[in-house]
Amino acid sequence: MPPGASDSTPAATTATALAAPSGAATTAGGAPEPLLRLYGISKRFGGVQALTNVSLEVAPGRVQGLIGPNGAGKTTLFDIVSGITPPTVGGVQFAGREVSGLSSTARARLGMRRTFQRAQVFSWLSVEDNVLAALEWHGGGGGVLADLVAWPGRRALERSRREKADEVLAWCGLADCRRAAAGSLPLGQQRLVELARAIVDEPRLLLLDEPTSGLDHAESERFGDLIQSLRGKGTAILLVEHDAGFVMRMCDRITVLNLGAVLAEGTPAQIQADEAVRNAYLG
Ligand SMILES: Nc1ncnc2c1ncn2[C@@H]1O[C@H](COP(=O)(O)OP(=O)(O)OP(=O)(O)O)[C@@H](O)[C@H]1O
Repeated sequence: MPPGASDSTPAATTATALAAPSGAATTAGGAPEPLLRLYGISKRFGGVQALTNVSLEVAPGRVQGLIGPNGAGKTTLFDIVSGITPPTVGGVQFAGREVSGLSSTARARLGMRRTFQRAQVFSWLSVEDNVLAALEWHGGGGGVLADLVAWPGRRALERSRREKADEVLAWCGLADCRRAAAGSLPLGQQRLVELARAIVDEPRLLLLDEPTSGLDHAESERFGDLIQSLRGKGTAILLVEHDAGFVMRMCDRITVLNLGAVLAEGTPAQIQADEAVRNAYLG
């Protein structure tokens, strides 16, 4: 279904919204240094050219939209950023280092997190355990013996995990359903559980793949508020979304993909005014 263009004022075009977050490294021109840089990415699946020479950057405290018609290559690009699939040509830099050869897990440890088009939660686990599981890989070391002796350090680690989980559950409005099995919740709350899992470790970069898909207006607005709060904390966000109005409100800049190539890049106002984008996508 073709998305409708928004007539709302793009939040990102205001001077306040475009100010660099405090403490962020900036370029000589005052713009924040990019945290994520994709350069010259092409991807071929057999006879299908999914992406051709795509480059984009996302800075800390910025929301970069990635939009385009079905099949434009958005999910493929997400898969390349998160290390699920390698590019045929080109590469990914994160926090100033080349990460093209790193696994998804290694990239996650550097501070990348991702949500999926179809919300992915551990459906049989409680909401709280879903979030705690996302912190599990920090581990305590020492195995069963250490658990039995319950070293003070281990107790402190466990306490800090629970505090972080409590904080993020409250922040995402999930405190009241923390004991419910995640899979028993409506889709809107499952998406919040997925978000809570993704942000509990305070990632530097968040990749959101169609976060409002299947949500009603109030749920989308609430999700949007959370995105803006994360942005305010300095998180870099790459947002794939079919709801054009939502994208225009959320993003500082937008990259438009069409047939695997960059059709346009600019502020929401520039993208809305771009004739080629209107013809190919916004209608
Ligand atoms: N594993 C694969 N094998 C073969 N072709 C693929 C594979 N993954 C994606 N493609 C093709 O690559 C192109 C880009 O697909 P992709 O899913 O990245 O687009 P998209 O913009 O995310 O689409 P949508 O908005 O529908 O999710 C499409 O032509 C798709 O059929």
